[in-house]
Amino acid sequence: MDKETQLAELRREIDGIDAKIVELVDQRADVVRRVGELKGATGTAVFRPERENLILERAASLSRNFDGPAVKAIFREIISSCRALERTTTVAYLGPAGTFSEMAVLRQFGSSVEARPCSTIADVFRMTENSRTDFGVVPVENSTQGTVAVTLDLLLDTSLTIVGEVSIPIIHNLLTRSGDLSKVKTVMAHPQALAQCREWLSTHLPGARQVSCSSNAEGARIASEDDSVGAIASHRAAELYQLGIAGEGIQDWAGNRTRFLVLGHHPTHRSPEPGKDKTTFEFSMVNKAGALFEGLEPLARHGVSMTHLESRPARNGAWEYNFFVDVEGHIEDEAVKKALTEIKAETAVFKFLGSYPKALD
Ligand SMILES: O=C(O)C(=O)C[C@]1(C(=O)O)C=C[C@@H](O)C=C1
Repeated sequence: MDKETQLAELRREIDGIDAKIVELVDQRADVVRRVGELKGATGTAVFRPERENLILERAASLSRNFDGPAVKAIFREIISSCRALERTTTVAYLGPAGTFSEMAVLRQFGSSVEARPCSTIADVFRMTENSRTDFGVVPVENSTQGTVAVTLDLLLDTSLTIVGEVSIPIIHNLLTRSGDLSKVKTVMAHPQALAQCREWLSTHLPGARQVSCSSNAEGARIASEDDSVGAIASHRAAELYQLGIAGEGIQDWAGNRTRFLVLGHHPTHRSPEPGKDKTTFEFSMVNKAGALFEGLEPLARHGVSMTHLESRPARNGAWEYNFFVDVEGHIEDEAVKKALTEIKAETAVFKFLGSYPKALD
């Protein structure tokens, strides 16, 4: 058999397999529709992040040819399309399109969602609190820049609960319309992105003017109209604004990541497997020696591990602080429930912010 005939035969085989994949995805969709009808009858939430994470991890562990992220990306889209058959999911995020917040939305929900860009983090909270969207996605922490203070402050007063978290690598690229670095006279980006790429810019574009703008996506939009403007932005922005990548992965720290919270109206169920959930709460105490230690003591007594502690000034002028705490486990776990009940009893202000599945890789 000559090479051409062999190629044609293999392609026929691929066509046959593709037809089977579509048939299987369709069968899956039929079952999900029935799940949707059941949920409609019982009034339960359509989006079940703990179930979705379990499916993604299981699928990733089964593949012979592909690594975890590749399999998860495929299944995320299958689940997203199936979920959309049950109900259209609406999500508010910090826009415009092309920001890392939009990437976080796609990472959590897949692309079969109605993603609504907002101009501030406060607007994301407001839009979701007013039930104009089912969910809101907000940045909470960057591995090099630290906490997003406005998000923590807004969590204090919100009626929403944390239903999930997403952690995405922040990969900055130098984007231009021509793809040619030598034409760039001005670099535009959000001030944080300019700061995160300082070394690369001083080596590769030492003479270029650096101009701050409201978001990296806005810089990309401007670059799409002018060859002399380069923008620092994501691959997604390059795609949206049809820009060439003149420098890839230009951030000074390779491990730069941002963590986003997914906010919703209904609490998330406990994950079917242990070790997959975390819980976030906030408390404040009167300002006296040992108060923080005393406040957190029930965690140690009940064997609950604390994974993160963050403080924010209470803004009452009394040098008091609000503490934001992440612990391992779900509020339905006996140890977590007992520890939090005791902390609540002993603290001046206490707010449970949510139990939710940990971010997947
Ligand atoms: O298992 C469910 O509850 C479903 O609705 C099905 C499904 C899926 O496609 O597998 C879809 C949406 C949920 O977020 C979780 C899983």
